[in-house]
Amino acid sequence: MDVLVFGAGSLGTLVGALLARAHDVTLVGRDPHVSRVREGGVRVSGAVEARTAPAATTKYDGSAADLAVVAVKSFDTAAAADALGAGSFEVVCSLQNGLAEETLAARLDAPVLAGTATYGARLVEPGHVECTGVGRVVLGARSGGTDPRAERVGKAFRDAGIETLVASDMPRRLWEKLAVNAGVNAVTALARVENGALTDDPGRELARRATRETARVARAEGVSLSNRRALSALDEVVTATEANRSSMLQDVDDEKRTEVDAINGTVVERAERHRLDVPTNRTLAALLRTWEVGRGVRKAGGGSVPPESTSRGESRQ
Ligand SMILES: NC(=O)c1ccc[n+]([C@@H]2O[C@H](COP(=O)([O-])OP(=O)(O)OC[C@H]3O[C@@H](n4cnc5c(N)ncnc54)[C@H](O)[C@@H]3O)[C@@H](O)[C@H]2O)c1
Ligand SMILES: CC(C)(CO)[C@@H](O)C(=O)[O-]
Repeated sequence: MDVLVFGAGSLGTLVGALLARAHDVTLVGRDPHVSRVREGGVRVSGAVEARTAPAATTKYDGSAADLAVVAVKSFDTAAAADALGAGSFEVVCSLQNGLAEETLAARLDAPVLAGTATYGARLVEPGHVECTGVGRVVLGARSGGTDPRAERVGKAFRDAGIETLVASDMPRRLWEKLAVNAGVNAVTALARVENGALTDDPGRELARRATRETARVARAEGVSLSNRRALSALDEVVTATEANRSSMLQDVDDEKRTEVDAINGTVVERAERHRLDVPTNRTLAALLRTWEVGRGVRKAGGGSVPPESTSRGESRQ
């Protein structure tokens, strides 16, 4: 397969480098990472060891590919979709947190699959990504059911040695993941604690409220996700990742913009459509957005501040 990976940061570089074991892969990312990949390929270390040499570019030129994998942070999804609009793909698949596939589908002609990834990835330095945990990619039709394109993409991932499940219940899986992230990410980021702090009150109860609210909104959206199922997923993730610093806490530590809009912000927005009140998610989203504006990584109106003008003057690699 010809695969384009749009968003060669931590996850995109890991997935792209692993896919390059079996396919022709092009990474779309930013310098200095892209230049380093062009010079010496990608080194994967940690839970998976590999060295591969995908092509890499900072500017997608509209070349066609069989598959485009989208792995930008959620606030860059619309821009990624606009760039991908120049190309033609048999299928596009998001591996992002949140409900990014809806943004992609609204902007692209190509069919879009939903996907989630529980692999852990960290860009250590340009050209070098660490796999911090072998997880699983789950992908499938974004409205549920079967889709031969999902089977083909699943096989392509498995052929490259990536643990992959093709699922027919992606809406429930996406909302269940959103319900867990709504409970874990903002609470740990605001309280500056590892996920394990949510095994006890008051963190536990706060996280459970955000998760319960999300499950209620999912049901209003027609997705079958009981409170019980969502809360048990929350408990499982908190226990399995006790020592982890959530992705949102890491963004806060690094003074980077977070994915709060795609997580608690999405819950609030969808709740409004159904005239539901989600006070915990509303408060968590407002607090995180206040932090982002205060740290200068978010404009007061909502947009991203260009990386070069953030307080640390770093690119968002
Ligand atoms: N890192 C993980 O372990 C992990 C695991 C599961 C899910 N995710 C999800 O995957 C998504 C990506 O996360 P990440 O940690 O890899 O983020 P990241 O910030 O490391 O990577 C995103 C990359 O996209 C690049 N990018 C954005 N717009 C671009 C553009 N127009 N052109 C070229 N490059 C562009 C950025 O420079 C950055 O390097 C998020 O939604 C995250 O929640 C991450
Ligand atoms: C599962 C999770 C909450 C574990 O930290 C992860 O999705 C994260 O950090 O975003």
